[in-house]
Amino acid sequence: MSDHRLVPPPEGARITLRDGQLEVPDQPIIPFIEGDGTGPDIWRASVRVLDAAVAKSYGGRRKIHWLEVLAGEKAYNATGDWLPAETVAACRDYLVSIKGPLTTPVGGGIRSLNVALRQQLDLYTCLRPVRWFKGVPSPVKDPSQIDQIIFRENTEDIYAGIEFQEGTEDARRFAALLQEHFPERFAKIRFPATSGFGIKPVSREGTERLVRAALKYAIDNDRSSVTLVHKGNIMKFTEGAFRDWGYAVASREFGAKALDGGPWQSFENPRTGRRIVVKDVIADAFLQQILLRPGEYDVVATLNLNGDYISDALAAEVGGIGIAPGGNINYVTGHAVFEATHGTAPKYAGLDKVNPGSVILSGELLLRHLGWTEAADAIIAALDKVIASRQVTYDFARLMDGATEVKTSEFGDRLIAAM
Ligand SMILES: NC(=O)C1=CN([C@@H]2O[C@H](COP(=O)(O)OP(=O)(O)OC[C@H]3O[C@@H](n4cnc5c(N)ncnc54)[C@H](OP(=O)(O)O)[C@@H]3O)[C@@H](O)[C@H]2O)C=CC1
Ligand SMILES: O=C(O)CCC(=O)C(=O)O
Ligand SMILES: [Mg+2]
Repeated sequence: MSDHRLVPPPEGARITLRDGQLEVPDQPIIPFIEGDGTGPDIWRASVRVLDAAVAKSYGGRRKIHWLEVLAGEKAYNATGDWLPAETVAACRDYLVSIKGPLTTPVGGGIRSLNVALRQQLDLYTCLRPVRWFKGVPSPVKDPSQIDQIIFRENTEDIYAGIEFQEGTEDARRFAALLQEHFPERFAKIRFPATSGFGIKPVSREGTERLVRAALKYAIDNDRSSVTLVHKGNIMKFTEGAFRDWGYAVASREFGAKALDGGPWQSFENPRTGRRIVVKDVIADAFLQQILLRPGEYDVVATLNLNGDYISDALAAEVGGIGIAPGGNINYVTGHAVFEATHGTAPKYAGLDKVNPGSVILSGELLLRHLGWTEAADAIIAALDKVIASRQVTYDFARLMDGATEVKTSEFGDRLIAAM
């Protein structure tokens, strides 16, 4: 174990928040976490693309000064901690950061570092836009309809990590507490002596801030609808409440009025005059409809677990999670950690093989979040060109006729050349 101290880059300045607005210096310091598994391969390619987009767009006036912070295996090997306090502190102090994927073992071991970071920084929105790039094969009939923006609640739900493992004294005490105080509910547990338990907290505050962010996004980006996706018929007081609180925010804060007697609502976008429909759908029906009629959905606001499933399902319709970006954002404090939707894909680690598109597009979201629109646009334009040229990583190459498979690093080279 070696001592690891954060050494800030010699140049660059902090991004700050003033009156609710980000103040971004021309040379900001941005922390990054390389990530486990394929993370290092992907980051090496991505950082070159992001730097090139900034350099080409601003001719040297703007530049990101990257600050490596550790998490996951690299942190554990260097410090004995999976998520060192100084890493969380750096993401907090520098406001905006980016990360690669981190491993979470199944069934036991450490809890998710990704979830911990979101909870510790209170990054209540997981923003995951899903869009189709021309030429990418898709299982849906008309993939041009895939242009959805997922707002996934990121701090509550079953991801709070309140669980009681079967066979433990904790599980026994929890069952006893239920039996004593809530005997009718306890009686519904089919095998109480051999059950594990999980708790699903969903709050009014947590729902309101997430749905508010989705509605504001729809206004700012002139989108046509916001759909609340839930399983409120079964989980009435968590997912059902999410739906009810969501509609209530829309009517109370945005002036939405019931459509045809409700529960759907609509209101006029104060910026454009276009109507924004606020609607809801039960999660299982939503998952079949995004395959059959994806064009009916635009901005989607949903709970944590639904959002996790929906992100990967929608990504599969535009070529897979290799190209699905994301950002974990607190719109009030300004804290944001951008990251891919996918995980560490460990079987490909070190092979320079996987698609870096998801982290590159997460960087593109980061640049847009900073207001560096020209650099963000340069990345999208380059991706359009390179994907159209069919020089793509294995995941796209196996789906596309006449494609040439390139390595992670080569895909980065192609993007830079296309800018
Ligand atoms: N935010 C985070 O840091 C996340 C971390 N994780 C963690 O990652 C670990 C592995 O999870 P797992 O369920 O295997 O999911 P992964 O997302 O890591 O991988 C699943 C499959 O998705 C495809 N894939 C993933 N990344 C890429 C890429 N960059 N380019 C092309 N294809 C890709 C591969 O498909 P194929 O096999 O078809 O080639 C891969 O086998 C777990 O510990 C999990 O907890 C998971 C999700 C998010
Ligand atoms: O934290 C993890 O390991 C998985 C998280 C995840 O799948 C996601 O955020 O999409
Ligand atoms: Mg996921």
